[in-house]
Amino acid sequence: MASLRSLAKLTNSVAISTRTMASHPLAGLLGKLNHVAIATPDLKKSSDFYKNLGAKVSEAVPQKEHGVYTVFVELPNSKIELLHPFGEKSPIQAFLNKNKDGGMHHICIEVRDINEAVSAVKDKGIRTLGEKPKIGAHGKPVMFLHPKDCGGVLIELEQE
Ligand SMILES: C[C@@H](C(=O)O)C(=O)SCCNC(=O)CCNC(=O)[C@H](O)C(C)(C)COP(=O)(O)OP(=O)(O)OC[C@H]1O[C@@H](n2cnc3c(N)ncnc32)[C@H](O)[C@@H]1OP(=O)(O)O
Ligand SMILES: [Co+2]
Repeated sequence: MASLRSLAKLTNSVAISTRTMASHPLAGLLGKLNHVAIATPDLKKSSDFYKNLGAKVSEAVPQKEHGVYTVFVELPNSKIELLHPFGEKSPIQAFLNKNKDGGMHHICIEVRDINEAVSAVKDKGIRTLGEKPKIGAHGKPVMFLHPKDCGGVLIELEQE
């Protein structure tokens, strides 16, 4: 009897989670992981590291609005963004001064609508870095959230 009841409970919870997944493709505000970014003091060395493992690796592209060069490494389910400073006032320079070998810099999560997402996170007391979204590496609007309000992780939101 007890096991029948737990089977019924399990079936019910599977039904609920299937319904939830079907009607809410986003986990709340958050959609797919777009990329994990790694800051590097040597873009060629980092690019070669992933090429050597057989990955498809893009050319370096200067992102003048963001003060970085980007290289994208394609993975089956996501991307790695390699970052290197561009120009005098790169936002990643202080990070590289502290982390001489480079390291994980931010994660980028897709959202359906950047303006809605920005106002929702602001309502929750999460600081954004900058007032307005900028156009990111994929030609879509992005906004960064302060790492001190996100459990020590710099989060980039990108419109899907
Ligand atoms: C092209 C585009 C795209 O993909 O489309 C991109 O990704 S552009 C990627 C580059 N763009 C960005 O990162 C834009 C947003 N970033 C920023 O505005 C900045 O980098 C900040 C996150 C505010 C950090 O600025 P800065 O390094 O000058 O400040 P700071 O050294 O005083 O750091 C303040 C505190 O935050 C911590 N902190 C700094 N960078 C961090 C990071 N990446 N992850 C986690 N914590 C971090 C520091 O350790 C410090 O903590 P303690 O006080 O405890 O020591
Ligand atoms: Co990024």
